[in-house]
Amino acid sequence: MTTVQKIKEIEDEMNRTQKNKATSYHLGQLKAKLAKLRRELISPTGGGGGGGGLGFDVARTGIATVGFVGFPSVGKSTLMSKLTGTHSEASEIDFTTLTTVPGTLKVHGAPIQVLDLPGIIEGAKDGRGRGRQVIAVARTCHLIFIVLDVLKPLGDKKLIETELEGFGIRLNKKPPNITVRKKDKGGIAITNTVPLTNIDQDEIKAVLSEYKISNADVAIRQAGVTADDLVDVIEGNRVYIPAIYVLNKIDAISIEELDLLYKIPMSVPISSREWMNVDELIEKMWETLNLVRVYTKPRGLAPDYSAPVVLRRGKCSVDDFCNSIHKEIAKQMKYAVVWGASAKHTRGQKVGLDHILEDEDVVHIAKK
Ligand SMILES: Nc1nc2c(ncn2[C@@H]2O[C@H](COP(=O)(O)OP(=O)(O)OP(=O)(O)O)[C@@H](O)[C@H]2O)c(=O)[nH]1
Ligand SMILES: [K+]
Ligand SMILES: [Mg+2]
Repeated sequence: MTTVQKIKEIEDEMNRTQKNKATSYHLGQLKAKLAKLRRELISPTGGGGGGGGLGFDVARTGIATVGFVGFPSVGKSTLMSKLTGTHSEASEIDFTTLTTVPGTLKVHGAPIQVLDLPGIIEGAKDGRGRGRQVIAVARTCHLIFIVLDVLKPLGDKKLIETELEGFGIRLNKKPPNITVRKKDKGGIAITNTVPLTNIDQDEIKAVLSEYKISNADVAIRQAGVTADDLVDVIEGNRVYIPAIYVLNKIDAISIEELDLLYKIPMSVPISSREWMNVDELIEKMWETLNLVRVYTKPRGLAPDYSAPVVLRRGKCSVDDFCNSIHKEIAKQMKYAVVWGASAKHTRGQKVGLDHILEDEDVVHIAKK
């Protein structure tokens, strides 16, 4: 039996099994088994490689990368060409785009890289078409645009999510607040600071046993976590990426139909061909990327608002700011003065290299 067939068999069994107290151990086992088979499929040694591949490795530019994922002919290339000015062939024929086409656009002074990708099909994660290469690229993006055709948005949305999830991508989700600390002895000790509503002790034990973990401290600090979340924590190779659902071709539907679509969370309806509502999409993209712009203030001069230094959240200390200008600057710095949201007072705060900056802060570096 191939890995794909084994996966199918387990999925079928899970669908047949009612979730209740008596079956939770068994279901926990199945979930862990499934995750292990999926890992075989997505790791480069198991079943044909999930990595880059010809034409898929593109140089990364800009401060953040946005990848376009969707079924064929939903309008990914049309959108990419119009957003960036870089031509990517578009036509009514499916699979027009066969490789990664990169472009850039500037949003609020920040250069953002956009990757137009080939269309994927159902079963892509299991090796159909170029889907695995496409999804492997998506795994490395800071934001994914899931581009949907408004004429069939909901069915396609679910299918694409399943493909991405099967490849270890978690959309619009934070890593689950669960820790599993292995020990040499003492068995399994489970502590929870919140009530366990969607997972029980049996399920936890089944998952651990499937991973041959017989001694461990498990701490659950988040309400509503499931056996799948526990599996994710143990597998450890998951990526948590924000996604925006781009509902394209709204020029083809009525206002009433459009009203219904607005209810999909994290979605923006647009028409890439008619350039309708694309500005809202760009704003949503900016907001979701959650970047930090920092303006430099030379001594005795006004800040330079035309060219911000753009940093990513989590990598936005004064040290990061210095390093993104020149690697020598941090060494030469005596102290920095910061004005803006991260500063304690409006007249400016004297700070060191580990001070964390906020969007639109102004920084002056005083040299030794
Ligand atoms: N009505 C309408 N048609 C659109 C819109 N955007 C794109 N199209 C049409 O949809 C078809 C597919 O567009 P592409 O940009 O090639 O789609 P794609 O998703 O890149 O397709 P693949 O590369 O084959 O996966 C073309 O005929 C476009 O003109 C839109 O906003 N409205
Ligand atoms: K096409
Ligand atoms: Mg295309």
